[in-house]
This record gives sequence, structure tokens and C-alpha cells, in this order.
Amino acid sequence: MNNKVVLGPWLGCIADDYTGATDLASFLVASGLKTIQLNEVPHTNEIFDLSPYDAVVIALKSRTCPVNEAICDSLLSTEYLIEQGCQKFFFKYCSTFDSTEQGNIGPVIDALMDKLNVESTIVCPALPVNGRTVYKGDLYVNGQPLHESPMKDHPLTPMKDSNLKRLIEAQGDGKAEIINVATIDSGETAIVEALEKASQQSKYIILDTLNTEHLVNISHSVQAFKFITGGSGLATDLAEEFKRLGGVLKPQKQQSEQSHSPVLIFSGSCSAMTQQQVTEYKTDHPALQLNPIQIANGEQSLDSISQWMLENISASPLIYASANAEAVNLVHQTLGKNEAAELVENTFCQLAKIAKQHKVRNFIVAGGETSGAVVKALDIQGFEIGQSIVPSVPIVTTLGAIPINLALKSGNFGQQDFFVKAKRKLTCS
Ligand SMILES: Nc1ncnc2c1ncn2[C@@H]1O[C@H](COP(=O)(O)OP(=O)(O)OP(=O)(O)O)[C@@H](O)[C@H]1O
Ligand SMILES: O=C(O)[C@@H](O)C(=O)CO
Repeated sequence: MNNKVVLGPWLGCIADDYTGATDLASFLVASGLKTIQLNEVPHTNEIFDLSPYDAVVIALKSRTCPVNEAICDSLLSTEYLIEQGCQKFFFKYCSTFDSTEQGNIGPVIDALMDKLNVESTIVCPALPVNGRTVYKGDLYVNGQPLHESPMKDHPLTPMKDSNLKRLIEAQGDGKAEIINVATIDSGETAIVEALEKASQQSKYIILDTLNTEHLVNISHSVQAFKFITGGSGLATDLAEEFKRLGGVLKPQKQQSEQSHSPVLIFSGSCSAMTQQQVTEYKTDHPALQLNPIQIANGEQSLDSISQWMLENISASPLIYASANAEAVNLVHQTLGKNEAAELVENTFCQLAKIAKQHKVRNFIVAGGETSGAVVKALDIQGFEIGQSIVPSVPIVTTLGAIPINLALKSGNFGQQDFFVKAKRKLTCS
């Protein structure tokens, strides 16, 4: 392996939100790479022994923050990963390319390319197992163009364009090129050749991807790239590259994530799928809806919500802010977009802290921003990755002495019965 003795992880990844990080980590684990997730860049006084791992994923909450902050956090993470001996680097963003109007993805990619001294990279958000495909450079969600899918109504990152070339060129500082599906269909040798050619002309290379077979071929073809970017699907078979380079996979951890302690469910995601999951779960479980306007004017107090939470805790209660686009619009008009998000996230954070004090050790959280806020409030530094509940949503277990198990669910992942499924996996019930 470049004649270098590798002691630490081979692969260093940065994810722009927490559910995205666990999503990526689950793919890496499934491919055979022993993986640890660190939440934010470790402080200099926190020393993690990363030698037992093949891959490390740093989870950031940078998707919606100001561009300079996202760049700064991502660069710090990259420096940390370089210090740990990582040799290949992956920037994970959403399979629906979620980004604000200012757009963090392009500027972060540019900054990391400069840092890693590379001239071109892969842009591959596709995740066919969850219905995200790319054709002629356009991103589709379950067959609908991104800008016509429910992502057009996202509370923080409404997506109004489906074309990845336009999106990345508007956000970043360079030209993009699309490798079409005919080349991808021709297999690994053709893809490698096309990538070689494209990398001499373009900074960003977008690859059409219609199915998992395409993704496996793409994943096998990116060996020449020190830095790749995309969704978790791009990690489908990175273990193969590691082995081709002479790496020996480290043994995976034994699964030990079930616990009989109560389960608490928080849902801050307003995605179409989460709304259905909330509706289904509350038909036969206790559920309480947060109303941001009433929280702001004091009609709904933290005391009353936490009292309800603790009274219902043995029945695995659901507390949700999830609402449809119309309700969210009203909240935005009344409170402001960022203010509303902060208020909702802060309420979940307070509730999470109270629950932890009352010995709740199993959490299910829906929504990437919401998950980031809750994990930070619980002061969780890192996770080991366990079994997947559904594709892209694993159970993760904290590294500390008293383990906490969590399922962090991206807005659109899972089916209607997700919360019950996750509860069962967490508790053996
Ligand atoms: N009723 C509401 N009104 C306004 N904002 C809300 C409401 N409910 C939730 N929010 C905010 O909307 C945002 C939802 O983003 P979040 O990332 O948690 O979910 P998501 O985008 O569906 O998930 P993912 O990013 O994993 O796909 C959060 O900041 C949350 O606080
Ligand atoms: O890629 C995805 O869709 C998810 O991992 C995610 O990032 C949602 O926040």
C-alpha cells in the first residue's frame, strides 16, 4: 500500500449531517470495513484509539450552516483525518443533494480538493436502494425529478432544480461533466477510461446511476481518486479497493445493541415519509405534537411536555414536530425559518437531556438536523455501528461506559412501519 505501514484507518469520511453519517457508516460496515463514527472533530484532549478501524466517519452539522462555517469544520475534520493516517477521503452529502440557496456542498468540495491537492473528483449522490437515481445528470427520487419530489417543500433545503451539473457548477468553482449511462453499462474498464479522460478536463465528474449494479461498478472504478464525494451508495464496495491495495479487513464488532430500557422517539422531520410514519405509529402508541407557535408564546411549556414524556415513557412515546408544508409555512411566517428550526431542535435537546437523566437509553430520532441536535445535547462523542433496521438506518451504540443505543433516521428513509420496527430491534420486544 504505497510502501507505507498503515496503522490507523485507511478511509476518512466527513458527513454533512448525522443521519447521513450513520447511513454512510452502515454501508461501509456492510462492505466489510470496520468503521467508527465520531460526532464532530475530537477536541485535542479527547484521544480515540482509531487503530482498530478501517474507516472513520466524522459527523458534522454543517448542511445548513453558513458557508464559511461549513468549510472551516470540514477542513478541521480533514486535517484530523490526515493526522490519523487516512489515505482516501470521502465527503458525504445527501442523496437528494440537500443544500441551502447559498449551497455548502460546492464550496466544501472545493476547499477539501485544495487541502488534499487534487484536481478532480466524483459527484455521485445516487442511492438506488432508496429510490435515488441519476439519468443524464438529473437526480430522481422514486422516479420523480428532484424538483417535483417532496424535497421541493423541505423546511430548510427546498430543492428547486434536479440537474446536478447546474447545481454543482452554481455552488462550486469549476466545470462539471456527465458520464452517461451507456458508459456505466459497459462496465468497470469503460468507466475507468471515461473517468481518466473526464478528470483531465473537468473538476467535477457526475455519473449516471440507475441501479445498484451501476453503483458497484462505479465504486470499483474510483481507485485513482484520492477524494470522492456523494451519497452512501458510493461506498457500496469500497472494501474491495482497500483489499486490492493490500489492506486486510479488521474483525467487525460483535452485535450487542439490544436493551430493555424504554424507547423514546423524537421526530423533527417534515418529510413525506416521516409524516406517514408518525401517522401510523400514533394509531396505537402515545404521541404528543409540538406546536412551535405555542412553544414560542408559552402556551405549550417544556415542563408540561417533559411531564407527559416521563408519564408515558414505558409505552415508547413519540414526540413530534413533523407537520405538512402548509403548517410549516405558517410557522415560518410567524417565527422565521431559522428561528423555528432552532426552537424545535432546542426543545428536543432539552427533552433528550431530561430523558437521559431518567435513564432512557434507547432513542429513535427522525431527521438529520434533529438527530444532530439531539446527539450533541446527549454529549455523545462517537458510535460503533450495528445492524441495519432498514437500508441506510443502522442501530448505533455510544462508545462510553453506559451505552446508549440510537436509530437516527433520515427524513425519507424507511417504510410506514419504521418506528415499530426500530423499537423492536432496539428492545427485543
Ligand atoms: N412544525 C415545524 N415547523 C417548522 N419547522 C419545523 C417543524 N418541525 C420541524 N421543523 C424543523 O425542520 C427541520 C427538519 O430537518 P431535519 O433534517 O431534522 O429533517 P429532514 O430534513 O426530513 O431529515 P434529513 O435531513 O435526514 O432528510 C428541523 O430543523 C426541524 O427543527
Ligand atoms: O443521503 C441521504 O439521503 C441521507 O443519508 C441524508 O443525508 C439525509 O439527511
